[in-house]
Amino acid sequence: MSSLPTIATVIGSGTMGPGIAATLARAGATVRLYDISADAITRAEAAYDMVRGVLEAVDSPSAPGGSVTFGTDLDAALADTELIIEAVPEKLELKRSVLADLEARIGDDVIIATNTSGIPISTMAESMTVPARLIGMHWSNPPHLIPMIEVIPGNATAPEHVDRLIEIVKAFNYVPVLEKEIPGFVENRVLYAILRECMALLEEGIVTPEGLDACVKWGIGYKLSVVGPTRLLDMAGLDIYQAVSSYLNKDLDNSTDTPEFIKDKIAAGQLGFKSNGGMYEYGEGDVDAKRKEIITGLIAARKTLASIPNV
Ligand SMILES: NC(=O)c1ccc[n+]([C@@H]2O[C@H](COP(=O)([O-])OP(=O)(O)OC[C@H]3O[C@@H](n4cnc5c(N)ncnc54)[C@H](O)[C@@H]3O)[C@@H](O)[C@H]2O)c1
Ligand SMILES: Cc1ncc(CO)c(C(=O)O)c1O
Repeated sequence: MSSLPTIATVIGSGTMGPGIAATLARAGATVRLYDISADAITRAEAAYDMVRGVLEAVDSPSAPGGSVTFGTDLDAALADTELIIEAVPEKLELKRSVLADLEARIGDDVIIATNTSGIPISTMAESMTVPARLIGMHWSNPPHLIPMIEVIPGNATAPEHVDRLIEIVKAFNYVPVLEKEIPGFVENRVLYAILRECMALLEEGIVTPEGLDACVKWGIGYKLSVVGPTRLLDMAGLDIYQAVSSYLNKDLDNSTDTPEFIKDKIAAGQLGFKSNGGMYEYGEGDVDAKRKEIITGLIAARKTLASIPNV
């Protein structure tokens, strides 16, 4: 018997919503994908078709009968739902407003899981009628391929909802990681520590962007995809870690703001794929080609990693 919710609702059908909905549906859930914008829903229907194609390449559905419907009628999206996943833009006041609107339309037993990238759950819950129902459920992009979800209770989250969400994540064959609340949560704190050092190395001209990507991808990226950082210390030797950290830690970048060269790029409208230029420049068709290469690579890596021992 699957412990997946029979009915789940995803609020926000942008970058993350369609992949989240598809992942739940592939495990047999009836998913309603809601957005305030009809245009966003139209885009989401196209995104969902693409995501389904990607998931077909990864593995077969883990349970029959799942489905995703799309709409801008909130009451219809919430009818009889057991789990709401909030995926609206990363703005605290907007999330608070959406939470209030949801709470006015649902029973006290319905869990709301927020996909926030790092806003403290306790902060978001402060304004809620039933703060016990809110829990962090941080998916990574692309959500239909990265099979790890951070589960972050706030200080008011009901323990039974923590247990239930972990059960749900396992029911669609993802890896739940239970964490204490900290700004940015675990994954983004590690990622942003890495990105801070990477940006400093670029800013100082120590390495080119291509060299940096090759170094991280084929060095620590490759190794950490198989051996986690804690196991890596045993592999390398804690004595080596002490010897190197004793002089290196003090020399690492400790900037507290976004690098100026990044701010300059943003000011010039260079945002990355979404503007055909950012850290790299992209000609006609290059972004679509690069996106396809990334998805193909993630599928191949996921299949390989799923086939080897969890060391
Ligand atoms: N993009 C990522 O890589 C990523 C990864 C993990 C987590 N997140 C987090 O997930 C959340 C969503 O991020 P995203 O990248 O999908 O955002 P997005 O901007 O791509 O999509 C947000 C969607 O929410 C809709 N929306 C706005 N106001 C709404 C409202 N009041 N009610 C319903 N829908 C509304 C918008 O129309 C849009 O379609 C954010 O908290 C973000 O930090 C993003
Ligand atoms: C740069 C960056 N920032 C935030 C997130 C998710 O919260 C991601 C991601 O890939 O999921 C990211 O790459």
